[in-house]
Amino acid sequence: MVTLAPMNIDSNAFGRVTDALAADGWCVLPGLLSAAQTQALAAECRALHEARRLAPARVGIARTATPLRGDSTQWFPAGAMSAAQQAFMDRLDALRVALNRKLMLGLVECEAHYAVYPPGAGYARHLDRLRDSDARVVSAVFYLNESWQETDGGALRLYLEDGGYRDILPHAGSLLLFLSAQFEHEVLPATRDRLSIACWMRQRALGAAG
Ligand SMILES: O=C(O)CCC(=O)C(=O)O
Ligand SMILES: [Fe+2]
Repeated sequence: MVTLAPMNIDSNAFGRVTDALAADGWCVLPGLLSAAQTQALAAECRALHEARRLAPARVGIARTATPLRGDSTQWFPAGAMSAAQQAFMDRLDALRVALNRKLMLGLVECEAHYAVYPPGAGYARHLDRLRDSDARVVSAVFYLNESWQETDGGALRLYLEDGGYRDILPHAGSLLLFLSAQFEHEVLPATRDRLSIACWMRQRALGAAG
């Protein structure tokens, strides 16, 4: 079973996430935050987008704008996060610690950015491991879209090792987790703005200082 029941904060749900990640390499966790906390993040993301504070995403070492992805992003600023961002990062960090305890993943930090995909934009099939770094171990995407319908499109298509795939809709409050090195995935175009927080739990990269 990979779609978990809404969690009654705390350790039980994290335990089930850990089991699902160990067994399947991915899972969907509803209810990481309260509805009010999720709405605060959605409102902040939308306000930043409307104020044109998100920048077109870049890919790869050259960091050139690319037709591979059509989202605009803004990293959560370390040391200067809003209350809503801090509440989210605190929960994600608690999950990181739980994963370390059970799975010995050696995850040392989380990074996160807001992303907005306008109608028609997607992200072509890819792996989250960057070519020049093995630092990203667990990918996590937290969705911010109220009343999302299947007809809105915008699924995250996760390619499974058996050759099949799963489509995950970006419903507000859902957290999708998967092992970064293992699962290719793509974002299918939507008919409305699609808001999310894309995150990675990182290990100390080979060759990195410290
Ligand atoms: O928004 C999503 O569902 C996934 C985004 C993604 O794949 C990425 O930012 O690397
Ligand atoms: Fe990705």
